[in-house]
Formats: sequence, C-alpha cells, structure tokens
Amino acid sequence: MIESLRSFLDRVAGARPTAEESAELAATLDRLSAGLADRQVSERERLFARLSVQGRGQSLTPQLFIDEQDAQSVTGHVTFRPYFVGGNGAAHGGTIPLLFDEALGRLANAGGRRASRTAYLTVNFRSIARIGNRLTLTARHVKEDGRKRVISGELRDGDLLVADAEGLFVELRPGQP
Ligand SMILES: CCCCCCCC(=O)SCCNC(=O)CCNC(=O)[C@H](O)C(C)(C)COP(=O)(O)OP(=O)(O)OC[C@H]1O[C@@H](n2cnc3c(N)ncnc32)[C@H](O)[C@@H]1OP(=O)(O)O
Repeated sequence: MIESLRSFLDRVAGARPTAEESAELAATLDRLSAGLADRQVSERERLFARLSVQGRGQSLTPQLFIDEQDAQSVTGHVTFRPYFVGGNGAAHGGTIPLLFDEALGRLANAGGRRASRTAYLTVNFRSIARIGNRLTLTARHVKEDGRKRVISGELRDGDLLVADAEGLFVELRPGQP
C-alpha cells in the first residue's frame, strides 16, 4: 500500500493534469481518505513508521535500504525518486538531513543501546543528490560519553561525495518522551 502511495506521489510530481483531471483526482482521493476514517488507531498499532519494515512504511522519508549493519556502522543505499525533487534534477535540500536523521538515528539506537533522540544534526551539502541515481550511505559510531553518542555519516554518488553529516544523540532518561 505504501509503495503504491509512493508511486502515486512520484506520478503526481511528474504530471501536469488538466483542471478537470485534477478535480477528478481530488474527488477520488477524498473518497479514499473517507474510507480510512473508521480505521484510525493509536501510534503503536499503525503500519506507518515501523522500524521493522523496509523504508519504515513511511512515505515521508526517502526509502533507505540497509545493506549491512552492526553496532558500530551501517551501510545502505537510497534513490531519491521524483517526489523528492527540489529543482533542476536535484533532491530538495531538506530531504538530505531527513535521510541522515533516519540513518544516524538507527545506528545511535542499534546494538542494544537505549533509545536516544537527535540533539543536533549538522549536514554539509557537497554536491547535488541527483534524482534517480542510486546513492550509497554509510554511517559510523564515532564516540560515546555518558548519555551522549556522536554518529557521523556520508552520502556518495559513486566516488562523488554528495553530503556528510554529524549528529549528537542523547540517551533518553526513563519516562522521557
Ligand atoms: C530509531 C528511530 C530512527 C529515527 C531516529 C530519529 C531520531 C529523531 O529524529 S528524534 C526527533 C528529533 N529530536 C528531538 O525531538 C529531540 C528534542 N530534544 C530533546 O528531547 C532534548 O533536548 C534531548 C533529549 C535531546 C536532550 O535533553 P536532556 O535529556 O534534558 O539532556 P540534557 O541534560 O539537556 O543534555 C545532556 C547532554 O547533552 C548535551 N546536549 C544536549 N543538547 C545538545 C545540543 N543541541 N548540542 C550540544 N550538546 C547538547 C548537554 O550539554 C549535556 O551534556 P553534558 O552531559 O556533557 O553536560
């Protein structure tokens, strides 16, 4: 279902429907939304945003496929689809930190470590992330100091460095949301 939603969003991003077609589509979408009105459940019960599902079952985030992961590092790949275009064939700048937050956050909480949240995330944009290109993401656990975990990451298009990032993740205290 989420994959169909992603494909639809890609088609919307690439299309220029007529006013009449837009109105028809809007009516169809409103009908689909109404169909889910009776199926609203708590966050825990939803399919959306689950770590166990590839791409987290979430249409918001660029779909990150994990190739290898242990407690110290993660390697994966991602292709920014048409939905993520910012302009001129490049992914929207905001989607790169989104991807890093997802990847670095996963690693920060991997290996039996207790749950943490992003305190800061610094991203350097080195070259554009081209829509449709398969990019490689690597992240590694740099250091740990009490509740603080520093994780770094790189996004590459072949040998070309697209972006690099550093995040601080702070372990949550019991009861901290
Ligand atoms: C597994 C799922 C994959 C996806 C994961 C994605 C993760 C996320 O995106 S989480 C959502 C985004 N992040 C948030 O919403 C976090 C909002 N902020 C908070 O909740 C809190 O500020 C939080 C938890 C980060 C830190 O607060 P708190 O627990 O009170 O820590 P606090 O006592 O202030 O600081 C702890 C240490 O971290 C340091 N620190 C905290 N924030 C920062 C910061 N922004 N920069 C530098 N240092 C910081 C403090 O200086 C302190 O250091 P020390 O122990 O050496 O004195």
